[in-house]
Amino acid sequence: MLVDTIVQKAGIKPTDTILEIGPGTGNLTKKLLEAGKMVIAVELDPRMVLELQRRFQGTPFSNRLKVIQGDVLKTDLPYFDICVANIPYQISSPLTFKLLFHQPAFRCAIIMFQREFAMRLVAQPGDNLYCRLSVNTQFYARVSHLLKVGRNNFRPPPKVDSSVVRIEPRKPRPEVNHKEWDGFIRICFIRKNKTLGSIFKQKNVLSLLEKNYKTLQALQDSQNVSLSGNDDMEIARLGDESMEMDDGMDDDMDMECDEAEGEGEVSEFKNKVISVLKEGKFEEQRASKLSQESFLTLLSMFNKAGIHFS
Ligand SMILES: C[S@@+](CC[C@H](N)C(=O)[O-])C[C@H]1O[C@@H](n2cnc3c(N)ncnc32)[C@H](O)[C@@H]1O
Repeated sequence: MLVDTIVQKAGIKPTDTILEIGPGTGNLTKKLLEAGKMVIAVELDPRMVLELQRRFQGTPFSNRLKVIQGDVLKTDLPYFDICVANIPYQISSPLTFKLLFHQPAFRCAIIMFQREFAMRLVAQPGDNLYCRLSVNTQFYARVSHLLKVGRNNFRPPPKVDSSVVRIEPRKPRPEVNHKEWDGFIRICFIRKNKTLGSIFKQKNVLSLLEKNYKTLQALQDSQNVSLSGNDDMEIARLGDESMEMDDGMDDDMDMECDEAEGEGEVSEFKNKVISVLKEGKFEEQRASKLSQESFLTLLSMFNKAGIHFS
């Protein structure tokens, strides 16, 4: 029943190649093959791989099934049109971002997630679960909640409910420097219910931004390097790990909240930051209620003022 719904919701076309992640013993694989599709199945467990191969060997389907044994996170994925996945929930976030950055972009992915993760993916400004994960995912893809799957659909029932979500990568992909965007969103969501004014007055935030500002200024002064070519520069980001491995659910990060007060250059830089926020009327706004367009506007205003996040 669930398998049929997934096949139906995927909007599969006759010539589509399907990437199936975590096929297990192949119940969905069988449906897809019966429907005439090319299926590439990526499965971690060698016993499941053997079982899959045995199940379809010598059948008319075998030439349309390619099984790759390995960890989907570490596998170079081949071309596919549609992805279907029922995966262990601990890889939800890295898999989502791996798919979002996959090239060439596929048409859509139908994935079962833990309910709360799914609701974060689709949360809108003002929703309780709206977080960095929502903003980042929706920036790169259209995301919709397709159906709820209660824990009692499984034997034995797991501890959590699930949901099936549809992810359609935006085409073309937004032309924003990803590290810059992620660094900026990270700061805005340090405390998603605090005003941006108070977040951007924090000492640690200001000193990080000022460090970037000075690095970029020095490079521009001495080498006349354009900002777009700064990929190799050693500039700082908050919590400098890759977003691909980070679920973006860590709103209200535990950070020092001291406001910067000092004299001289720090307060001069602070004024620069605050004047950008004031000019865009962002000082009293909160990340928890800001739309993607507003985030983009603010980022572009900061960049115009020479303030960068990556
Ligand atoms: C929740 S089971 C789903 C099985 C099957 N799709 C079903 O619906 O009955 C998850 C499957 O993903 C596989 N798996 C777990 N981690 C994986 C990874 N990193 N890469 C590829 N497959 C993985 C497991 O071996 C298992 O077969």
